[in-house]
Amino acid sequence: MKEIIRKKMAASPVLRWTVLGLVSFTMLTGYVIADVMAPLKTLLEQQLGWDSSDYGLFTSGYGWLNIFLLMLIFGGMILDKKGVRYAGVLSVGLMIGGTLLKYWAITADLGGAVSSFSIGGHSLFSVKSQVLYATLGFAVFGVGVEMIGITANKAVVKWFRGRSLALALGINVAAGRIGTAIAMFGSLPLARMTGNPGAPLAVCLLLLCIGLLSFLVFCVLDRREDRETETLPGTEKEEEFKLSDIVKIAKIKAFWYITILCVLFYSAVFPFLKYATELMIQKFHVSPGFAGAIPALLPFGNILLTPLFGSIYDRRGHGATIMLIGSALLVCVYTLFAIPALTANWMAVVLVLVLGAALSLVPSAMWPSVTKIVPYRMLGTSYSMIFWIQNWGLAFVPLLIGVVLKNHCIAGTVVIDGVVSTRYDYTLPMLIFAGFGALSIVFALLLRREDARKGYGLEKPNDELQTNSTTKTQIP
Ligand SMILES: NCCCC[C@H](NC(=O)[C@@H](N)CC(=O)O)C(=O)O
Repeated sequence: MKEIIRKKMAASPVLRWTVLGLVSFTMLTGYVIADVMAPLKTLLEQQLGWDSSDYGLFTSGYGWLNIFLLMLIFGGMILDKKGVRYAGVLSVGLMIGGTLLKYWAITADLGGAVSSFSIGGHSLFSVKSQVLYATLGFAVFGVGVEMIGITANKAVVKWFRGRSLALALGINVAAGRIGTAIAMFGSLPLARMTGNPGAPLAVCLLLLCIGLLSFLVFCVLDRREDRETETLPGTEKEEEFKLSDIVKIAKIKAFWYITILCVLFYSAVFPFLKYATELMIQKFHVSPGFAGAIPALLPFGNILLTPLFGSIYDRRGHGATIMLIGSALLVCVYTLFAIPALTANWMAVVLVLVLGAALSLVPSAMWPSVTKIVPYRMLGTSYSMIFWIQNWGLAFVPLLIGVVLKNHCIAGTVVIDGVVSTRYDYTLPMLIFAGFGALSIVFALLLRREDARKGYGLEKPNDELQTNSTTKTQIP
């Protein structure tokens, strides 16, 4: 079966790359919406009367259902049980539903209504109804966008295994980064031009509908390919995903090493971005109008570098070593960020660019490496477990950094744009991020040792897998 799939797909490279384009475009449309409200914080406060805690609640909504109600894990199981087509359409449906609710909440006139929650007559908390509905919408969207992330991974693996897999997964990640860049640069100008904070969301909804169409075209191609494969002689029925497979995944040591490496690594990069603008202003004395542009360089570097490193992994191997180098770069970058005497603007730019290289190295090797550790039929659940644990880090590390800043890093006041603001010393937060990097190195080393013991082939070129299946995992 495995060989037949490979031969068929090898025969149609145009189809394979078309499939990658379709799935990646759908994911891109989701990733735009994930970040589209971030540049609008001030506008929401000015036009809708939100305050920072309203915005904080809204932003945190992204992870609620995924983390606390385990929706991400269920999403992964649905993906393994029902397949990429079903899971993909469901994901986009959830994204559209969630975004519609959010759009309605932001544009409807709710007359300043407040929703209160109480238990046994004791008031727990009150929140503006508009914020509550927008948050619920974002929570539903969060389930859909995380699910499309793992669905895209599995779809790409299905079509590309043994054929430039890491390059394809790298292009898929790059599509996500293009989505982030569009949101970062397009959202605020559009909202300002129209005078309506809901306008970027309306455009995104339209984009998402095109994303749905794109995914439906993928479904047609994927189904046709499945049917043709089924009719080939010697085709056996795929082994189905079982609930007990979760226990099997949990018993794989290398799976845990890669998961812990993932949460540590991503927790050291994405939460940093939430504070990076302020760091640029306060430590590197960049003007407030320009400060956001330096961290915004990060996704741009990734767009080129992630596919490039993926291609190196495909042709030359060294997957675990690539992750090790990416983790080591984190330590260098954050240690340099922590040094109080280094305050030159160019230094900040260089460090962000090196951070971008790290954020290209690790994902380019991490996502394809999972396919060498876990069998294909369990891949959706495995990715969802990794994403779930990663989401805990992404939700709570920014909080940790906020608490550390408030309690240990206040260093007087500073005047920014004529307003007296608290001055923070960012040394400790940067050392915390460097610590995450150091721990990532430990888990990358453990992963490399485990690979040497078990022979997963993480250091071998992915393209070799086409003819030389030395790993323990195979497409059923
Ligand atoms: N097919 C997508 C691969 C994952 C890309 C990865 N995204 C995540 O890990 C998300 N769970 C977290 C997020 O998007 O914030 C990435 O590198 O963006």
